[in-house]
Amino acid sequence: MQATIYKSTGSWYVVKTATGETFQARMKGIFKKNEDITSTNPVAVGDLVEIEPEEGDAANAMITAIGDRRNYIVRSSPHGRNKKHIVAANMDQAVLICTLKEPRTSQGFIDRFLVTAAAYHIPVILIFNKKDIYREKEMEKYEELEELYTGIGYQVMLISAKEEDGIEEVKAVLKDKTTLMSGHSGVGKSSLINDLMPGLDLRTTAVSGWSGKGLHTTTSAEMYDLPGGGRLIDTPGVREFGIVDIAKTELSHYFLEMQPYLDECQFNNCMHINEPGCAVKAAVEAGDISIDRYVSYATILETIEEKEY
Ligand SMILES: Nc1nc2c(ncn2[C@@H]2O[C@H](COP(=O)(O)OP(=O)(O)OP(=O)(O)O)[C@@H](O)[C@H]2O)c(=O)[nH]1
Ligand SMILES: [Zn+2]
Repeated sequence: MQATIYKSTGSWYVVKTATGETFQARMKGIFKKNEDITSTNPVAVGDLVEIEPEEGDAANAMITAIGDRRNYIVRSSPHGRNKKHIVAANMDQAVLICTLKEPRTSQGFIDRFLVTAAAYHIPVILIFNKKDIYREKEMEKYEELEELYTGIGYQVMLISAKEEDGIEEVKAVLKDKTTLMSGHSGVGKSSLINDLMPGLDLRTTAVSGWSGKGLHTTTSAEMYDLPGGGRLIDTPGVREFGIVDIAKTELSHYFLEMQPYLDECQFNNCMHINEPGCAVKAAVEAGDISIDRYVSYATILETIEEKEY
């Protein structure tokens, strides 16, 4: 029967069928890995799998096949520079929780996330949390960022998880979708999840009872069914997703507001830095592309190593 991976702890997985049956599952034998990626984990949260319940053990099952992925997101693996760890698969959208205070999310961090998501064709909603502690300075910054990112085409929201302000709007955005949630430590992901799923008490459920060694599983992603329909993938401990498999000349495609200018550059392999006749730079100078976004672009560009083909 078919099931979805809800949690991965390495060698064991929690899977759920369409009818809501949950199993602890393990992989049968060695699977051929997905061919387009060299990953350290063959299956990730969100993957669709085929399972066979084990005879005489109602709670256990074997994973016998893995379905094709619609999309996936990776982080670089601690086990080697060129190895990737799949964080989650088959998402409809991602939310990035940001804060303008305690702690302050940098625009560079936001832009790196947006590039990664765009490269994987995942729409992003930016949720700014901790509205209750914003003063004039932070509100001005929020309005500036809201205008910038909505202008590019992203949805932007302002909430307070603590005061449960804006939670209904968040629920509406998440309804019936599979959403990856990310953000720096301390921005209030757990608080928001607890608002969305009262009674879950995230901290206690993060400790896995059955494996007996669940205390250190907080770095693995986990999926939750939302009461109003839809699913949420929490990615605790994943600070940043890898900008992988992006060529330098491709990066500007993932700065969505640069797209209309790309065909107008004099050189078709223009990297929009020093080239003459660059339409992107002209748009920055004309104020049509934000200078901050351009700085993010140039900064990320420097971190991309040119691959040898
Ligand atoms: N003032 C204010 N504080 C908040 C809000 N949301 C969360 N916090 C506080 O921010 C701190 C971090 O919140 P968490 O929900 O644990 O944040 P997290 O993103 O899950 O952090 P990690 O577990 O480290 O990944 C806690 O002290 C919360 O009480 C908010 O809307 N307003
Ligand atoms: Zn150019």
